[in-house]
Amino acid sequence: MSMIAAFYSNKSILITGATGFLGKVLMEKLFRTSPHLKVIYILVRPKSGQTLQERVFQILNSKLFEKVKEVCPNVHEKIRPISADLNQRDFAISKEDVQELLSCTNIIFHCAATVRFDAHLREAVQLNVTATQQLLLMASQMPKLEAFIHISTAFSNCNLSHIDEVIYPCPVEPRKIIDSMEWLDDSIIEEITPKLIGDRPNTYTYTKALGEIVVQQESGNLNVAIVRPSIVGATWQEPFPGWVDNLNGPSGLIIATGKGFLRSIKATPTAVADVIPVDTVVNLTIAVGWYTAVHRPKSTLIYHSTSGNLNPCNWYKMGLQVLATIEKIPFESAFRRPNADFTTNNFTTHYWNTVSHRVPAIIYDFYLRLTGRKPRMLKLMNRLLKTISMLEYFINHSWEWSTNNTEMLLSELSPEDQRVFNFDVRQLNWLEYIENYVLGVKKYLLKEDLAGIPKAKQHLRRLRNIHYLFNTALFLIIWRLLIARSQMARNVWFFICPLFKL
Ligand SMILES: CCCCCCCCCCCCCCCCCCCCCCCCCCCC(=O)SCCNC(=O)CCNC(=O)[C@H](O)C(C)(C)COP(=O)(O)OP(=O)(O)OC[C@H]1O[C@@H](n2cnc3c(N)ncnc32)[C@H](O)[C@@H]1OP(=O)(O)O
Ligand SMILES: NC(=O)C1=CN([C@@H]2O[C@H](COP(=O)(O)OP(=O)(O)OC[C@H]3O[C@@H](n4cnc5c(N)ncnc54)[C@H](OP(=O)(O)O)[C@@H]3O)[C@@H](O)[C@H]2O)C=CC1
Repeated sequence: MSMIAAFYSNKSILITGATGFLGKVLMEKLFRTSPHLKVIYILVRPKSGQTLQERVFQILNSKLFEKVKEVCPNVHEKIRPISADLNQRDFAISKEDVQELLSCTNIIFHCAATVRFDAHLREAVQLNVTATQQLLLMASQMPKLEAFIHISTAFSNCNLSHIDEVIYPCPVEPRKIIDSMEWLDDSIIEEITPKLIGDRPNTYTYTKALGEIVVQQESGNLNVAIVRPSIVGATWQEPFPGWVDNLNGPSGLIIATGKGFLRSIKATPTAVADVIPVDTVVNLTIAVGWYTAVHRPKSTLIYHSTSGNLNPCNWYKMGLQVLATIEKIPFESAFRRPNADFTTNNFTTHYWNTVSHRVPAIIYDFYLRLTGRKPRMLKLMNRLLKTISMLEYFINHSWEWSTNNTEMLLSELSPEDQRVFNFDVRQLNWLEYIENYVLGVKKYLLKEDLAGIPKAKQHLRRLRNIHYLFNTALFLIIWRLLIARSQMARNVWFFICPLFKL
């Protein structure tokens, strides 16, 4: 029997961000391995016109939760959605719900955050700093609380090349930043944001770093730990390989590549592609909750959930495997034949963005106009290029994260717990993982049936023929224009014509 699974039996657990990518997998794993847990409280806000109940129903009836329903048939009775908005003071939670949370909660997993790189600093501070401070205040009023696990990011200190499992100071105290958000107007905040974030690339990484300092400063006597995942990718093994449900990180770019939109991306091919499967992060997080509650470390421990120093893969290998898998398992209705390459300097990046991205989009929009349809390709391409410009920082730098605490924790686990809550990335086979990732993007993000592969391949053959025809026509048009203007070209033309019987 797993000691960790037994630990969570009869526990009341609070998860923030349970409707997100990481949160869903965390909830699924807890229910599947500890079906006798008492309750999981999840803070949920109404979204996209869905009520709390509709959102929970959608999650419990999703593919991800298929196995849970076998081992925990009454899962819908054990999940307790609580209406909350982290943007609001006190999260806009009702007094009754607050009372229940304060009196019953044993473990908190704080996953909620804004992960947008271009979030306005006010929004990012509210969600990634102030909300963390408020949750810690709530936690300090929970008599039964055994552990508070905060999910940060391995990139919170991405301005450093070597990052240890420690909390680094920020130039400005979080409390001062929180207070200034109360009275500064948006335009002033926008003006000072570059100075505040300094050599960090965006407000996301900056406010995640501030959130860690808030945890350190405001945890009081709480039993707290911090988990720092790197680039969270699709599931490696459980509940099944390849599951992913959003476009963040590599997923969106894999779609853009597979659909033939993305033809080049500025990257350092030899840079470490520090991707970590979401189920690996979740297994570590659950083990951290157990270890923090049972062993009660004297200080706040930081755990890096990264792959680069234990089982490194680089962007070249990842890109090649993405392309090879797409070749075998193409996506449907591609805009162009998938084919992509890395650029390594700004000039070639701008050149290929014009030649391979914007010009084809303009030509396609011209075709849409000719056929009476609304042009949309250039707008889509520009949005994709903006997204890529924000992700490029992370694929043109390499970092080294120490994982002493994570390796210590692994050694503390029994063999059974190491099996059930496996976070040993050394066992990860990258080629197999990336292939399952691309397959998962096709099945779970694009909702494409594998039965459609022959048709998708036929579509790609058609695109290839159109591509050849277009290039041949372009060559002939240019050549004819040359001939009309150049004696040399005419001589060459008349010399080769008989050779090829043109
Ligand atoms: C022989 C030579 C061979 C050479 C080798 C082969 C070369 C192959 C090259 C091709 C390889 C293929 C790809 C391989 C993998 C590359 C992986 C790159 C990984 C990127 C690293 C991620 C870094 C994450 C680090 C930090 C991790 C965290 O801690 S936080 C969680 C992650 N957060 C994010 O990922 C960012 C979240 N997103 C945003 O902040 C916003 O989306 C944005 C600011 C980026 C854009 O916002 P905006 O409002 O403009 O648009 P939005 O509505 O959000 O989206 C616009 C459209 O773009 C789509 N979209 C969204 N995200 C992505 C994405 N990640 N990739 C692509 N597309 C994305 C979105 O759906 C929108 O589309 P429409 O809805 O159709 O308009
Ligand atoms: N994905 C990644 O690559 C990485 C993620 N992380 C960290 O992991 C954690 C989870 O990330 P991930 O699952 O990818 O992110 P998602 O964007 O998928 O999920 C974010 C969660 O936070 C919730 N949330 C956001 N704003 C509010 C709000 N105002 N009120 C209530 N809930 C809110 C969302 O709820 P809703 O569904 O209603 O929007 C969602 O449940 C974050 O802390 C992130 O920093 C760290 C490293 C890498």
